[in-house]
Amino acid sequence: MRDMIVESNDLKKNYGPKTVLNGVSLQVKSGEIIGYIGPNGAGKSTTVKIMLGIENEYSGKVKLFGHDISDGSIEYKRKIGYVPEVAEVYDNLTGHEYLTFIGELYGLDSNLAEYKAKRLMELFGIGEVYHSRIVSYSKGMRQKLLIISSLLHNPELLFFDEPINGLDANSVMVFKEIMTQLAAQGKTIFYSSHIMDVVEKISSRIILLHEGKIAADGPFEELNQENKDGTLEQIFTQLTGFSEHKELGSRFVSVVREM
Ligand SMILES: Nc1ncnc2c1ncn2[C@@H]1O[C@H](COP(=O)(O)OP(=O)(O)OP(=O)(O)O)[C@@H](O)[C@H]1O
Repeated sequence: MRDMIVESNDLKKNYGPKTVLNGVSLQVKSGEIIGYIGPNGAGKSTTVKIMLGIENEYSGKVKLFGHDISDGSIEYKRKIGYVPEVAEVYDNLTGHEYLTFIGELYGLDSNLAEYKAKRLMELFGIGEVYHSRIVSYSKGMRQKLLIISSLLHNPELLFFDEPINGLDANSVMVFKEIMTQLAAQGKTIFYSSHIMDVVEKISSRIILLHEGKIAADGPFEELNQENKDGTLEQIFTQLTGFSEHKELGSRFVSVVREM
């Protein structure tokens, strides 16, 4: 039987009068790749921040590795990797300095951190900027650096929040392969993105968050049962009850044209 790695029970979160999460309960087993999707502002990043202990004001329970995150211990955090949607990176450091620093924070010996940083940057096609300052990196290069920094310590559980923004098509293929291989080795991946075709292809299970609750939870094939040739994009549109894109688009353009 596979271990339960992530569990949330009746998670609720408000920002002022606004209810963002209204009873989110989910369970994720080891080796699963969860595609966590939902409209803008649905609360995906908020869920991830609560699970990571970055956001503390909420009600409900979260267990990671079977361990209640509210009990104050931090040891389990060493087993987690995270790519945030918006990341603060020390721009003045070089890739080498940044990754070695992060690796050491996670307890890696400095030689090992340095070796892994260099090798992973080379393999991800950014080896030539190893000694360049991060401020000079392109968007895709920064994103690759963040992905590498989340993986340096070989974590068991990964939270990826829009990790492939800015990656070119070839790099996305490499990233998908990395995800699949990590999951095959029993790592658990909680992946939030709007890039539906990638979510559809790599997720073993898709969880759709809508209006504060889970509106769908299952493998793509299961969610797609009614519409065999459907795409995840179509399922998303159906389940979120959205059909006004044409009308909204044309109203938008007519306002743009007002002078
Ligand atoms: N610090 C904050 N203060 C006030 N409201 C916030 C804060 N953080 C998030 N929110 C609100 O909570 C809601 C959920 O935000 P969240 O970033 O979790 O959504 P998301 O599903 O990740 O959206 P997106 O797909 O656009 O990234 C939004 O309405 C947002 O405005």
